[in-house]
Amino acid sequence: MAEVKAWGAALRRDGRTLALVPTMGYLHEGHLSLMREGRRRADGVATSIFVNPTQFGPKEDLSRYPRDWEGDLARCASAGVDAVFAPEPSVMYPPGYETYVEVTEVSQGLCGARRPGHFRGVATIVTQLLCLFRPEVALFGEKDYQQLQVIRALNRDLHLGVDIVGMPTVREPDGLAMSSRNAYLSPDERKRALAISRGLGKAQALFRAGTGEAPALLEAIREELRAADLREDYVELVDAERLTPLASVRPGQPARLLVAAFCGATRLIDNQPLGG
Ligand SMILES: Nc1ncnc2c1ncn2[C@@H]1O[C@H](COP(=O)(O)OP(=O)(O)OP(=O)(O)O)[C@@H](O)[C@H]1O
Ligand SMILES: CC(C)(CO)[C@@H](O)C(=O)[O-]
Ligand code: BAL
Repeated sequence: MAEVKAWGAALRRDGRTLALVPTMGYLHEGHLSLMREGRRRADGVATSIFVNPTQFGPKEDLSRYPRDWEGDLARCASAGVDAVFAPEPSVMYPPGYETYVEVTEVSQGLCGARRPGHFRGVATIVTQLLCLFRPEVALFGEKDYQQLQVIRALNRDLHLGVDIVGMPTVREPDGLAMSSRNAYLSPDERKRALAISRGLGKAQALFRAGTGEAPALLEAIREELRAADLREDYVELVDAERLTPLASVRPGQPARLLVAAFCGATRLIDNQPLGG
């Protein structure tokens, strides 16, 4: 902790800028795209690898979340990361820890409704990391679209002044959004998981062909989920910033389709812009 503060302070003293990429490790090309962009935008790049216990529900996968410390370090080095911060939970949440950050509106629906307390945990750890590193830039993936909006809100409301950069979702060649949790999928589930990006693509095509009504767009996605035997957690059309549900969307209107679905026991999320 002291080392991190000293390193950040030394950068600032030299007038150099810092980009931060917070992660939970088990790094893939999605993470590396954030690090490379950080490299382009700032003089130094730091990554945190921390499986944050406060953002996991009691029945979620905290204890089996995939880890690959050696591989992660090599990947960070290949992406030009200067410093890796991988604290123990007791460093971020020492005895007596009592400060939590809640973003009240954009945290409410979607993943926030299905994972109670999740965004409180995310907002708390991201605020800690931003305060600790005091970066000029912090990069996050659009794959976790609601999370990105939560982080933008806390950065705005707490006057942190960080340039929050959202980066496009990196996909496997067949369209599946890269995610550390893809490692949980069996070969059969891996094939079926494609229904999510395929459904989003079909809804997008419908929209381009002139359909703007939410029920028709959402049904196109649900059809794909059902055909692949995926269990819907939610499928929604929302305003791209506030994340409030939309009954329909016009060309030029900033809107987003978001999906969460269980493929076997694994919960996957994905989303796509529509309009805008
Ligand atoms: N496919 C992706 N493309 C771009 N950014 C991504 C992608 N996957 C994750 N990220 C971003 O990387 C950062 C760290 O995410 P995290 O470590 O949770 O990875 P993850 O693959 O999303 O893991 P999980 O499977 O637990 O959701 C977040 O900002 C997240 O949005
Ligand atoms: C932003 C984050 C690192 C906070 O733990 C996590 O939610 C993630 O990896 O997306
Ligand atoms: N990538 C989001 C972190 C989580 O699902 O807990």
